[in-house]
Amino acid sequence: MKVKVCGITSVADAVLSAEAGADALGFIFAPVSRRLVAPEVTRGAGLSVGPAVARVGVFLNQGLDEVLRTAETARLSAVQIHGQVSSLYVRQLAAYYPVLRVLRPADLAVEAAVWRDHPGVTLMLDAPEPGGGQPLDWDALSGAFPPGAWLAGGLGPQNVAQAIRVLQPAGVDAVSRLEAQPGLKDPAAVRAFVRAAKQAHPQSYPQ
Ligand SMILES: O=C(O)c1ccccc1NCC(=O)[C@H](O)[C@H](O)COP(=O)(O)O
Repeated sequence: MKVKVCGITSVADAVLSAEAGADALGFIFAPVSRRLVAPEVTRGAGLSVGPAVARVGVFLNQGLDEVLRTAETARLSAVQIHGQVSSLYVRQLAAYYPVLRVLRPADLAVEAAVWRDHPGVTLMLDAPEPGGGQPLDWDALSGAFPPGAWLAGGLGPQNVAQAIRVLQPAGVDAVSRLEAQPGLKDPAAVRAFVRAAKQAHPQSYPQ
């Protein structure tokens, strides 16, 4: 089970999350976000946690040039793409970086088939409002959840094990429920989230 802690805005929160056992850190470059971070801070955070921890840049309806330039400056290892973008755009990005392509449940029927077996593109299912802390209806999604996809949307220490049991995602991602305030991590929540997700590996829940 891979675990991504999103909305990192400081070197201190990057180190905290890496020490808690996160596999990936999310850095949000969407200007609408209350967790917006500068590429230079991201770069410093990446140097502080070392190469074993993935640095994922999060983008929402931003141009290809902007994403690639930011990824270079911030020294990202992957990009996460929200919003209404074409499949060509995603394919072009995937030539440079591993892509987490974020879908809403309503997109699933069409988009999951487009990206099935596409190298370099991993799907992530999230709530319609990214970073909004709203859980999806996991039971309604079971059966349609794409193998190998990641899950986000209102996950936290209290509910991540149940989400993993129902949908068996390859990875989980969270932000709202891990914060003391937007852009500032709650250390206890981060540690409890990573621990709960790692202990809840689907293999420990035979169906
Ligand atoms: O979190 C944001 O502010 C945000 C803004 C614009 C685009 C994406 C954003 N977050 C992306 C994430 O990866 C979040 O971790 C994901 O949506 C889950 O958020 P939450 O439901 O709050 O755990």
